[in-house]
Amino acid sequence: MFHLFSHCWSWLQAIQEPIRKVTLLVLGLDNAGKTSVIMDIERALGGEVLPVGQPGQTRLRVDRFEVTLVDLPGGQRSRSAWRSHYSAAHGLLFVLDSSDLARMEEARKVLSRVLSHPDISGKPILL
Ligand SMILES: Nc1nc2c(ncn2[C@@H]2O[C@H](COP(=O)(O)OP(=O)(O)OP(=O)(O)O)[C@@H](O)[C@H]2O)c(=O)[nH]1
Ligand SMILES: [Mg+2]
Repeated sequence: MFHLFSHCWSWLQAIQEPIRKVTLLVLGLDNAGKTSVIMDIERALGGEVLPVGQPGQTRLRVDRFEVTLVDLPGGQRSRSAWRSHYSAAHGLLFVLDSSDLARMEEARKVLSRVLSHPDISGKPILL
């Protein structure tokens, strides 16, 4: 009986927790597959996709989190705009095309530059 009350109490506490907003940047070279990965996530989590916010953003409800995925274009000229999103981000998804060996060094340099930025330092990254 104690366990039942204890579980109920934990559950009640959980549903009273506020929804936490999390912003994840989706970065990587042009043609790496960023937009495709986001579309795959949307397909896999169809029921959790929320109405679209701004262009290039996907909003998902995952447990007690409202997750915004920000799809940033990866072309060379677009990369300088990435840093304006760093401070608002809680984490990064860096998409790497593992079959594109010719661009592996370029991807390494780009990732290294991203990780050296002070607004990214210490934040979680999924490669
Ligand atoms: N074979 C294969 N092709 C893929 C895969 N993922 C993406 N593509 C193709 O690669 C191309 C580029 O994919 P995108 O998802 O548009 O790449 P992106 O990283 O968003 O590119 P930018 O928006 O230009 O920075 C598209 O033609 C996709 O169909 C994959 O897993 N396998
Ligand atoms: Mg794209």
